Amino acid sequence: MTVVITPSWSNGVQKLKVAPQPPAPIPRGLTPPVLENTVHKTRCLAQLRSKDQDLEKYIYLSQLKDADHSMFYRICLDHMAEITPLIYTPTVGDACLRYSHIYRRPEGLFISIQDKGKVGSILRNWPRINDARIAVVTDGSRILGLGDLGVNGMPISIGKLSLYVAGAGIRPQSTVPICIDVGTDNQKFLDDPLYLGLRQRRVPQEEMHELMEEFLHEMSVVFPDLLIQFEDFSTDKAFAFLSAFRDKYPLFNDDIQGTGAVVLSGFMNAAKLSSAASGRPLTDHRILFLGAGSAGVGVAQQLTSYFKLLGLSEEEARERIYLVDSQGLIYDERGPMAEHKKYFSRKDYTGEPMKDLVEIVDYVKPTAILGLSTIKSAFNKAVVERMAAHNARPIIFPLSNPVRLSECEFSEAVEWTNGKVIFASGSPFPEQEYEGKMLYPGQGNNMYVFPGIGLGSILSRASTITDSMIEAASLGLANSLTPEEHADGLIYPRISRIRDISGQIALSVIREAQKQGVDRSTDLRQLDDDALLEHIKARMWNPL
Ligand SMILES: NC(=O)C1=CN([C@@H]2O[C@H](COP(=O)(O)OP(=O)(O)OC[C@H]3O[C@@H](n4cnc5c(N)ncnc54)[C@H](O)[C@@H]3O)[C@@H](O)[C@H]2O)C=CC1
Ligand SMILES: CC(=O)C(=O)O
Ligand SMILES: [Mg+2]
Repeated sequence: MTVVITPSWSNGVQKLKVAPQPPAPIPRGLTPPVLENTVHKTRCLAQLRSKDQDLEKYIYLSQLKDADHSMFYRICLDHMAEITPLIYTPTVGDACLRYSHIYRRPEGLFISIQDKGKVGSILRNWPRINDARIAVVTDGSRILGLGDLGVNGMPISIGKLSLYVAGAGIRPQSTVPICIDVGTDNQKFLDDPLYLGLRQRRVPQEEMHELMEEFLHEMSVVFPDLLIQFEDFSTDKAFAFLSAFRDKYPLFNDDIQGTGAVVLSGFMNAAKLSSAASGRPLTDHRILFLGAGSAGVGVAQQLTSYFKLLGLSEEEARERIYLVDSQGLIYDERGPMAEHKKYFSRKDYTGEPMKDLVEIVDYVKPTAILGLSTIKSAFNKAVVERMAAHNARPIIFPLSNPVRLSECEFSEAVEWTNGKVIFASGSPFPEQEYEGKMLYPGQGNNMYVFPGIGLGSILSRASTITDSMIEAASLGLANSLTPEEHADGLIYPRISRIRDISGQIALSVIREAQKQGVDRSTDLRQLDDDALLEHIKARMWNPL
């Protein structure tokens, strides 16, 4: 089924025309005589691969999605490892930076602060209201590690939703990319004549909060079956909006909760490999975070579950986690700090501020160092070598996106640890051969879990997304590796199996929703696991 959105312009007002669904068959003579699907796929791939620049490939794929979305998703599914970096991180970062220049056509909903008081009427302009099941909403205030990109953040919502379709079989017409425009503090964009957003600085937090209250209320009225994913809100807003609204509406924050789930999962598998090499008990791991924003603190919160699942108390779990921000090690005596950092602030350190990462590594002696700092090369040779000195197999996760902000590259980590590193990064790196053996980097990216969390929440019609549903997604992912993937030393499954993985995660999420009594599709409770998995797979949309 192809949905064609044709923009037309009249009196400066942009209208969307929606073609009938499904479209009428194309009359004979209006396509070439031989346009066979398999051959056409080869043609599309050749056209894609002929382009030198990844941004050009992004634009090509975006046009293909518009012209023939079934072909676009067929290519995504059949070539997941090749296509994901083009429609998602790292290339989507460039697409966001350049969005106002490469913009071709409307692909989502834009809600601006000027719509305050009439948000409901804007939402009703969406052409596929009854189909809508999942929205990814950003305000562009912290896109990947690239900072405030204002309305140029829209491609991140679009990219995440493409992965919902490819990765979990959510129907394309059920997805709603949304960008909220409350201005931008990015002076370069404000000065750019082509910038597509409001030409004003961001409104105060209070005004934004009022807009969000109205927006979420109206969303629940206009789209009663919709799940919302908050994406790339700057840290203060990410925490504030999640805690203000999570009990009222079915929503989750991908950067806090999705990232937490995916890293917990990878860490569980990494800790086993590391402990097997060192003989250290699984409970004795110590984790050092560089970066204490929404992602760093979200992951740290989720990683307390790693220790609690092993039987440690909350206090014992907290003691094993250390946070570092731009001021160095976070500890009580350092002075006032943002609310979200307080829980992990150390009480057992009282000296001078400790800022040097090598010094901090020598003080903490972590078994794992995780980067969510946006600081390129922060895990330099000295840091990585100290990690290797303290550990038989150090766990090193440079998780910042896109690639150019990664705290460390896989090739560097392999070289500086003599091939001993257990590695996962936010954006993909190529595999490395070391002393005749192939070593594979993991991709610790929330893309592994949000499609399955979404699918499970949609199918169970969860009224709210609980912490235990997120944890269930994480455990579902950790347990989804095949024996062959374990034998290759992987800590995440291969991305080419994303549909299977999403099915497993959805099953875990639905079961947990049922346990918590937040499922509204209560008929699914009657199904045993095999029947439920079959039900989930049968609901997945497939391209032709
Ligand atoms: N792998 C994944 O799935 C995900 C990765 N991320 C990445 O995590 C990064 C951070 O995201 P947020 O937490 O939302 O951003 P943020 O801007 O709120 O947090 C950045 C943190 O890094 C710290 N920092 C900055 N400069 C530093 C320095 N020189 N030394 C030590 N710490 C420093 C800041 O103090 C802050 O605590 C981004 O690059 C984002 O792309 C975010 C979500 C998911
Ligand atoms: C992956 C992701 O959500 C981020 O970097 O923000
Ligand atoms: Mg994000």
